[in-house]
Amino acid sequence: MKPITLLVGSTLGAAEDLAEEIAEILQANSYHPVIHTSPQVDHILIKPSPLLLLICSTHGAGDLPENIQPFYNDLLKQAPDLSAVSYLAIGLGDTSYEDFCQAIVTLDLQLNKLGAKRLADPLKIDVSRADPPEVIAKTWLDRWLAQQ
Ligand SMILES: Cc1cc2nc3c(=O)[nH]c(=O)nc-3n(C[C@H](O)[C@H](O)[C@H](O)COP(=O)(O)O)c2cc1C
Repeated sequence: MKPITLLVGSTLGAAEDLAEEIAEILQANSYHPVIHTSPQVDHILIKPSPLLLLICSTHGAGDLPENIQPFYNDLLKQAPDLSAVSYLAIGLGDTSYEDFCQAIVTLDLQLNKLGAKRLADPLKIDVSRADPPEVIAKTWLDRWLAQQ
């Protein structure tokens, strides 16, 4: 089983629910997912570096959910070397807001800046669409899994 760390940013629970659905898909594909709903920089600095999957909604006006803000603040403050980290990123947002999925953009940029390797373009899910987030995420993840 390949280890994968899921870091979740969520205010109302949708991103958390999505993380659980995704964990099931990963398990069925020989991954061992661990979900963190109070993400910390230490979760991504363990050795050997696990694959990382960020799942984060956007709140306020393009803001990070409160539960993942300390993680982001610590990335800025500590500026750890993340060159051993590879990651995927999924954002949840709503296109009726001006800053659609800004939180995952913010996190993606910072991880990349610290040397982490982006394995695919971040998926931005519009929750105002008819398709449920887990269906959109599964299609995207299946495509990535098929390339491994
Ligand atoms: C008060 C509030 C502010 C929001 N602001 C944004 C925003 O700036 N950009 C965006 O893309 N989505 C925004 N959303 C939509 C949420 O990201 C979306 O509803 C998401 O599914 C919530 O996920 P969560 O339950 O994990 O927090 C906002 C939602 C609320 C309730």
